[in-house]
Amino acid sequence: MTSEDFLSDRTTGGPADAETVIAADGVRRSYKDGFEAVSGVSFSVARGELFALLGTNGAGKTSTVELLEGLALPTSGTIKVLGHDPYRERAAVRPRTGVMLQEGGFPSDLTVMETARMWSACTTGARPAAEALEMVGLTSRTGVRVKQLSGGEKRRLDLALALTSRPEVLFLDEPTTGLDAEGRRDTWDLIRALRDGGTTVLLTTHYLEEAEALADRLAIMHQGQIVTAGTTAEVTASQPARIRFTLPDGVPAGHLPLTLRAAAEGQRIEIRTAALQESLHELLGWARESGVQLLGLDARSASLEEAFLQIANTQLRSRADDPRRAGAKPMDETKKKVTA
Ligand SMILES: Nc1ncnc2c1ncn2[C@@H]1O[C@H](COP(=O)(O)OP(=O)(O)OP(=O)(O)O)[C@@H](O)[C@H]1O
Repeated sequence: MTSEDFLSDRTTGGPADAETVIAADGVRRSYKDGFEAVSGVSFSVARGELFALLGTNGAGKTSTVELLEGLALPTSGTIKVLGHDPYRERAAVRPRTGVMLQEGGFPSDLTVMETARMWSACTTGARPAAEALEMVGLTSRTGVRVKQLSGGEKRRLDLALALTSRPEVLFLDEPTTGLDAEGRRDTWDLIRALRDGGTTVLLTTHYLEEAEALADRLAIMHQGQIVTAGTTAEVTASQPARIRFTLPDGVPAGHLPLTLRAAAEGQRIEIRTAALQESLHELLGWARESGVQLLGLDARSASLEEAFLQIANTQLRSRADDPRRAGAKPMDETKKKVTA
């Protein structure tokens, strides 16, 4: 599916008649040095949806989200948030949105409570500072100076401040980076609760399990473009499923039906297939007729991580001639972050 299809396609999991809250159409962004970080991105997010933007390092996620947040103007293309241009009509959009940047940057000598109160004082109809801090589990840290917080606690403070305006639309740029497993789960629960309460959420993340756990729909960016988008099931459906088993001694892999694309390592067999049900049916039929027991039989669809790595590896191979794009981490490093 192209990003153009994606913009017009309301069948990818978003409620068909829901109000479009975020709409990007043919968006491009070039930096002063002429480098184009966003190269024609189109997508829409319906009210109450949770949409995840994934991608390799340097894919253009933050550059895109900054445009949606109204922090910069696109070089071309249009963006609407809550029906307004987020940059030119900032006054109409900003009070209704919450923004959690990748790096917060608050005065480090203020305490957590002072920071939250200061933020609350600048916000119309603000949530009380204590309530925002409680939502992110920072109640016990209110007297601590920002500079003394751990990386994960700083992320939670960033989130508390983004929630202060009771936003209709929440932009979260890597919200759980630096959080431990428990903190991440707590943040997921909070994000889910906000979404269930009607908040529209757009998040970027490197953690594929985070997108898998939270997103109604997602898009994978690479080199400034959306290369695939849809629900997790739709994105993974584009990748082959896998069947694994071991053949008993004395049954060579050559006896398997020729129609199954099997790779053998001794008696260990792996079959990659775009039609899991049909391939399994054929395999099990063959096993029954041949009286062969398939040992350790395991069949499953591609995971989002496999789909992502497949897409990223394919794209990385095609970027060797573009030095500005060479900031992408090699796959083993990406994987480390993915599975952290
Ligand atoms: N101010 C800038 N001037 C020039 N190039 C920039 C600027 N900011 C970002 N870029 C480049 O734009 C590209 C996209 O960066 P961006 O931060 O949007 O990617 P990302 O997908 O958010 O990456 P990451 O996952 O590593 O955070 C990168 O190649 C980056 O080096």
